Formats: sequence, structure tokens, C-alpha cells
Amino acid sequence: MTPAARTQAAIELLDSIVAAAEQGGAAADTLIARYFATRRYAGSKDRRAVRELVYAAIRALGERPASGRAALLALARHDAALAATFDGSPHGPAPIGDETAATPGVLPHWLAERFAASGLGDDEQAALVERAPLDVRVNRLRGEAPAIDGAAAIPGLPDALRLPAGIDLAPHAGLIEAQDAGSQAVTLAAGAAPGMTVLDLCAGAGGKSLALAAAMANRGRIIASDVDRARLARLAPRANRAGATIIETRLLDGGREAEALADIVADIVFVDAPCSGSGTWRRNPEARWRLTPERLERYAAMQRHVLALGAPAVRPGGALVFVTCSLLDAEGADQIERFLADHPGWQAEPLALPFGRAREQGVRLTPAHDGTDGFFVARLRAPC
Ligand SMILES: C[S@@+](CC[C@H](N)C(=O)[O-])C[C@H]1O[C@@H](n2cnc3c(N)ncnc32)[C@H](O)[C@@H]1O
Repeated sequence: MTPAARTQAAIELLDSIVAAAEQGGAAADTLIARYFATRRYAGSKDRRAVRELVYAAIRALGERPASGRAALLALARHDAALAATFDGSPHGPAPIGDETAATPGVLPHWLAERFAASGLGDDEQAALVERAPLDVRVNRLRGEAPAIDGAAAIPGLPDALRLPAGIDLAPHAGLIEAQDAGSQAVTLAAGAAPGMTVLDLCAGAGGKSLALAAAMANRGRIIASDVDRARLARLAPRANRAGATIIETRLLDGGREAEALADIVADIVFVDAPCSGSGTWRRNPEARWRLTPERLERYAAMQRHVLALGAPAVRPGGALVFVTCSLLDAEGADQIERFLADHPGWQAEPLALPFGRAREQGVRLTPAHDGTDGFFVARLRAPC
């Protein structure tokens, strides 16, 4: 592909990413994979260059741009080589005329206000869309850490490694799980130990269920539940590879979850609640173009729902651990304040984690402060 054709491809991809953000369509990575699946003429260097251009534009623009062309014009203003590819050649974009480029920024205006109100200023906001490192968890149920060139330990997390970008993890399936250091740290907050009964209420495909099983040395019982059949179905083969035999899955029927959970008396109920994912935007920065105040309120309502579902399954004196990968108080501290107001006798407990800072009754990890994905976690003790 010529440089101009690469620019045109990035424009087309950004058009579809903008439309998907508006209409709740697929993620940018999926759209990029689909685009190239039908364009076999694009070599690996072309694909990499187009992908980098697309992500550079996504990271540079806080507000959703009007079009892919407006997005790339914003980059071209400060990049003469890119501007030169708008040359009108057969597969390239039309020359730059008198037109409006998108406005650079980190976040949509309304979200910048919500972050500021949640105690996160400009530096914290900027770090939300920087590139994320590749962190993994060594699954001690399968053995010791393999020797990998460039692997670095992460202080405070004995099972974590930070790896150089682009490492192929497939040869280490079962022994190494891709898992951000922040995700590992909040799972430690559960305090899961061998012999316990743990309900992982929103288990998804089981990333944290596997970490809980390792923390429990594969002794005890983990019930991994979720309302999403497809996600939960991915857990069993992963657990198999990881040697985590104590995990049983339980598919929940949305709206009738309480009935399906009625028999459970758990030492720990771990609620990794559905959320905006604002703490993980380093990995999918276009997600900030999707969020609206209405969607945020829907997530907050789901969090209230799953917290209320989890509480009755905690044994007297047991713990309810609430986690979101979000930095917004609406999806963190505010949820805990409300839960405690509605559930007399419950108490938030102090947490000793290798990362994070106290935020009201919980702990918050941020990309700027901790170098991890962003999380909120709180541990609530049930009355005896
Ligand atoms: C943040 S994700 C969980 C990620 C997962 N724990 C992991 O570590 O990979 C939130 C999950 O909550 C699930 N969920 C949403 N509403 C739920 C409900 N009412 N009951 C149980 N799970 C629910 C979603 O399907 C989604 O898989």
C-alpha cells in the first residue's frame, strides 16, 4: 500500500469506529480485524502502520469526531508527512481543503467534569489513554514462572510479571494468564484462602475466578456465576488448562438470579460488577466515545443490583468484595456509601493492597498513580 492508501484505510476504519461508538457496535480491534480480513493485499507492515494511525487518532481525540477524515486532519495539522499523504492519488484521500479538523483532547467534556468531581485532575485524565503494559499472572497451580526475556517482577505482587510488548503467550497457556497488575491486586483484596467457599458473582470468562482458585491453592469451592452464557462458557476450558478444579459454573437467569443463588452460604462474595470500564480505556480508548450519562446511570443501576444480589449469599461475619474497573465515584465510592446506608450492620474494612489510595470507604488504583489499569475496590464485612 502507498502511504496515501494507508491514510485512506485509516479514515475508513475510523468512520466505522465512530459509527460503532455511536450505535453500540463492535470494538475498534474487532473492526480492524474484520477490515483486513477482506483486504488480503495489505501486508503486515501496512496493517501495523494503519492500526497505529487509527489508534493515534483515537488517543488524540477526547470528543467523538464527526468523521474519520476530521480525525486524521487533526493529526495532520502537526504532522507534515501525514498531511502530504492527502494527495488525491487513486487510492488516497482528497487534498486538504478548507475543512474542519476534530479538536484534540483527552475526554469528552462531560466526562472530564465527572472525573474532576471524582478527584482526578488533568494528569490522571491524560494517563487514561496512554499505552498499557502487558502484565501476566503466573499460575502457581501449574508451576513456576518460565524464563522470558525482558520479564520484570512487579513489587508487591509475587505472581505478577510485566512483559515486553508483543510476546506470544500461547506456548504458556495455563501457566501464564494475561492479567493486569491492578486486576491481580484487587483480586487479592478478596482475602480468599484455602478451604473457603467463594461466590464469584459476575465471573464472566473467569479471569478473576482463576486468580481466586490459585490464591486458594485449589482447595475449597468457587461458584462462578454470570448472566452471560457465552462468557461463562469460556471459563471451563480455561479452568481446565489452569488446573483449577474447584471452580463450578452457574448460569443465572437475568431477573431471577436470587432464586438460583438461594442455596449459597459463602465466606466471600466477590462482585466484579459490570461498569463503564473507564479504568481500562488504555486498552480500548474508543470506549470513551461510547459512554453517555444515560449509559453510566445504567451501569450504576446494575452495580446496585448485583451488590444487593450478593449480600444475602454472604455468611454471617463473611465479606462482600465490590470491584469495578472504573475511576468514577458513581461506580465506586458512591455505591458503597449507598449500600452501607441500605444495609445496617455492615462495615467497610481497611484494605492493605500493594497499590492504590484510599477513596472514601474503598481503595482506588489509577494508571497515573499506580501504573495499572484503574480500579475501585471495597471490602464489606457482614454482621455476625
Ligand atoms: C466486569 S465483568 C466481569 C469480568 C470477570 N470477573 C473477569 O475477571 O474476567 C462483569 C460481568 O457481570 C456480568 N453481569 C451483569 N449483570 C449481572 C447479573 N445481574 N448477575 C450476574 N452477573 C452479571 C456480565 O455479564 C459481565 O460478565
